[in-house]
Amino acid sequence: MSGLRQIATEPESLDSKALDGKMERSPRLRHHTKSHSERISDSELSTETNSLSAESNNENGRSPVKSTPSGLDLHQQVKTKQRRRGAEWEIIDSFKNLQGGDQVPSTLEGVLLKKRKWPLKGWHKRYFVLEKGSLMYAKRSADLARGKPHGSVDLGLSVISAKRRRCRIDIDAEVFIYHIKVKSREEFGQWLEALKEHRQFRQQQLQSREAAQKMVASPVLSPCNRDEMSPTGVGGLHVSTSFGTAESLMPMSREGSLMRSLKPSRANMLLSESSAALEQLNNDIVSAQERLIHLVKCAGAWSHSSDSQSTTGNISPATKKDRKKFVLRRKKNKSNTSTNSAEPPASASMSESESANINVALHDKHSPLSCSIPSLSPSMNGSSATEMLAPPMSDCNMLSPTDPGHDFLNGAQDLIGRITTCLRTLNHERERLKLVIETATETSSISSRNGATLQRDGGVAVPSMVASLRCALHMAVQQNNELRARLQKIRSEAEVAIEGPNLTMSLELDLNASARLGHHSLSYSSSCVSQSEFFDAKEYLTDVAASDSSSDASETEMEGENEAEEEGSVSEASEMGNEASNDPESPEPVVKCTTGRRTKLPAPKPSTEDLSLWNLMKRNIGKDLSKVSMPVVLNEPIGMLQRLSEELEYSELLDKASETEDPYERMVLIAAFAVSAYGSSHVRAGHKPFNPLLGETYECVREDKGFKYISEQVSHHPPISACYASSENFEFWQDIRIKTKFWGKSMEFQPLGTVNVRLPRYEDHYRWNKVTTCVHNLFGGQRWVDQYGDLIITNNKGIRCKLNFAKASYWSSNRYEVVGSVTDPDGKLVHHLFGKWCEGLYCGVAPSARCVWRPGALPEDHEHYYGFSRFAIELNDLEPSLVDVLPPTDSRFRPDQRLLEEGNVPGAEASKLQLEQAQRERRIANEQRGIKHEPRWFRCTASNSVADEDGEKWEFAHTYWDARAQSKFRDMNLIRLW
Ligand SMILES: CC(C)CCC[C@@H](C)[C@H]1CC[C@H]2[C@@H]3CC=C4C[C@@H](O)CC[C@]4(C)[C@H]3CC[C@]12C
Repeated sequence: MSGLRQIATEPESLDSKALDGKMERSPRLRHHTKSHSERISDSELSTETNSLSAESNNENGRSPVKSTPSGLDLHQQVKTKQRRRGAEWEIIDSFKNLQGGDQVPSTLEGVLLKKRKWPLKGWHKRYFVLEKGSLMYAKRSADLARGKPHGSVDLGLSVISAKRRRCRIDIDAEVFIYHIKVKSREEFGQWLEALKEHRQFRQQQLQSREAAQKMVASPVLSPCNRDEMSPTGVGGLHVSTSFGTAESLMPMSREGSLMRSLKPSRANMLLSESSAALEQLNNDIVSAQERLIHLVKCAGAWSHSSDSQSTTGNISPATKKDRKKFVLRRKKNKSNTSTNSAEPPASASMSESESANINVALHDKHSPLSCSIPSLSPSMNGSSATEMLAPPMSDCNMLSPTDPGHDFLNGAQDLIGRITTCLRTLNHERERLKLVIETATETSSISSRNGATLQRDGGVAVPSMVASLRCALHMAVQQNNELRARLQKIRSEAEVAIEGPNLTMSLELDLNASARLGHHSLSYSSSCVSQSEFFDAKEYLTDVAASDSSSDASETEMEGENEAEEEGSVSEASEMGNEASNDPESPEPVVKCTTGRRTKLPAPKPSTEDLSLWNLMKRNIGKDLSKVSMPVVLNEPIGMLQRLSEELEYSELLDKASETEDPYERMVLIAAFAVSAYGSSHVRAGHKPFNPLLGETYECVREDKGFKYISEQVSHHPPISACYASSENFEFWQDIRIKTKFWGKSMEFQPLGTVNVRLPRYEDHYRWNKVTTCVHNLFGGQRWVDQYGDLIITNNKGIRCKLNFAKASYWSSNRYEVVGSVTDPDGKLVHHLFGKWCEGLYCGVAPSARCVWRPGALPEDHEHYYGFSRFAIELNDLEPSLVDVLPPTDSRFRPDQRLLEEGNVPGAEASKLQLEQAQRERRIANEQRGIKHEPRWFRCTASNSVADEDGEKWEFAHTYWDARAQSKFRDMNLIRLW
């Protein structure tokens, strides 16, 4: 590790602790991580020229080439400089031994410089107060005194890094990353020390709370309390089972959080109750076991004495028969413990070894006992246990208190009691676990079942919630009716034509406000129909009323969809019909496949639970992540070239634009298309695409959508992907290079390059930039994606569209929001646009806002399949007809991706390393021979200045499809990548 002073770890007790713990138990992954970190340590450092996907490209670090062509010397120098720069950042350690942090550290306050949030340019003075583990700031100290901070950070959950030389401190607090500068060296030291102290204090606080929470098996805590205990909802206190629903991970947002967090929390509550009960059960079983051993001894004695009795003929034949029965039964049931079937099974001599056996079975957590709880037969009850273990009653009746059998009988009865209790507990737990499973599934299940879900769920913890939801909906229905009536009146009086959904904005907002709690979570997972939908509320609410508040969300969704079609919005589900059927009648959603391609990936995503990403990443703050090889489990089974083709998922918008007369309308559709590129990232924060190898290509021919797409990895350092797509109606091309910044808890991806769309029919040429993507909560359970910045679309007619992607914030509900405007060449506003990049884009203002685009529904089990949409599922499908048509460089032939797709992680890992190594060797060989790699299908034009990162343009050479048509790939001596 060159130079970076390693004094840091992630808040140990929080996010990463569990992962680390698991690492210890997973030698395979430990091995992987080790080899990865070794590779990391070889890698180059750079703070500036980061690129997308942290893949291994440590060629330079390993290159045996000593004398490089002179052109590379400068490059080398720059690298060295960058290396030094990267090395200056120190990460503030979290204290492994959190002792002595319980004393409240003294408060520190003063003026510091804070970098502006967005764009990250310029510094301003702010007044900071560091108190009880949190850092607050405001413009003036008076604001803080009045309890009105502008921002505040929980230091216990943040990653702090510092650069002494520049008196800089960065605090990555999940949603926000604060960049702070201290005026003088002395003050810097003071602040840094204080920050460390406060962080330790806060972490200690969180840790003891966590411990307390574990101890007090949670029934005491209401689900809501639990969530509130963690102000940021992360760091091990908040456990959410829903994948990718970023809202549930947006801790401070109160909007709908109650409803969303309820189920997972309830599941947690049930689970911890269950584990307490199981603990008790274990104790019971242990004592029952002791009892059993005792009993066995008694039985031995008893059997001896009864044998002697029988020899004296004092026992009836019936009793003998019964006793035999008992012995046989025991033999049958405890055959594994009985050594000699001729012997009475329960002899005193078995106790040592057998009790050891029983012990093992009871204490081994993998024993069938602990595993079989859910499958425990409900029919198995106390009486069957009685039958198995107790002597027949006829025997008991005959025993006198002095009989050795008396002891046995007492013991047996006691044992029966104990076992019955255990069974009861087990049955109870089984029910509870069933509930947990239901709760968990319901959280992510499609909304068509939601009415029922709520009802069932309401049985234990949610009735008041359901009642209040019903109440809210009822009120909304009433309000709607009133407003509708008023609107009707106004309409008939004024005869004003009102376009689009005939509701006022205020109603929409009312509706949203009142129904937000329930409605959002009701319909979320199946269709992204959500609070920002502007579908006709009449139908929706009438439906709700008609079904007596137990709304059928699938109908809601259909309403929404029809409406969208009427309104001219484009969505995959509505237009392609490629998703689960919304027919509430059909029990199983029907998967319609209009493309003939596969509808499912071969295997679900592997678990990343054992992976300590933090261990891997902590040494890389400030490094160029393109040089860091990441374990393959962090990948989704497609490459960046394929991921980029997903930007054409909603190409219908371009088709529509090419048929639209009005140039401003066209711009609106182009804007929707630009926003739609981000639609899928919402549920895809967990994995990154594979970094394409230099020379790798990917084509995507979609006859159904009428376009063909081709892309190539044209540069490796920095990684640049170029792509081109064409259809009857449009041309689309872009070259993209992604700068990556790693802040400690989050990673920022800043794509450079321009997206181009040409509509030949109108001679329109549109260009736009990309906004920044940020993956938050990298090391916590669930990562979530934010996208922010301005996306500006211009065209050759002087029409402009500016779209602002809002940065998520704790305090406002603007997360994922996009707001924009279309202006004419004079800068006059023509259209207003608004919506959410993960939910849809609307044009206009209320009451006539219309939906221009919304994402299609995701497959039902998308959480287990990398969050892939149907479009994404199809990308890596190697149809037999394509095998002989595609060039060998096509991503579909890439073995590591294929292996990952099939769920073979070790195979994928090995293959990935091999491919990367081969690439390294190719590069070294090329360097030695002075050969520069020339992309095959794209050419570089207009590179005026290397400093101007956007100076390079990659243009499609228009030779690919001809070569393909003439089956020329085989003779072309294309680069062998695998
Ligand atoms: C550590 C790990 C798992 C991080 C995962 C990062 C993933 C989610 C990041 C890495 C690069 C990102 C991509 C970078 C560029 C673009 C192009 C843009 O037009 C749409 C979004 C898109 C496609 C981003 C989606 C999210 C993305 C794929």
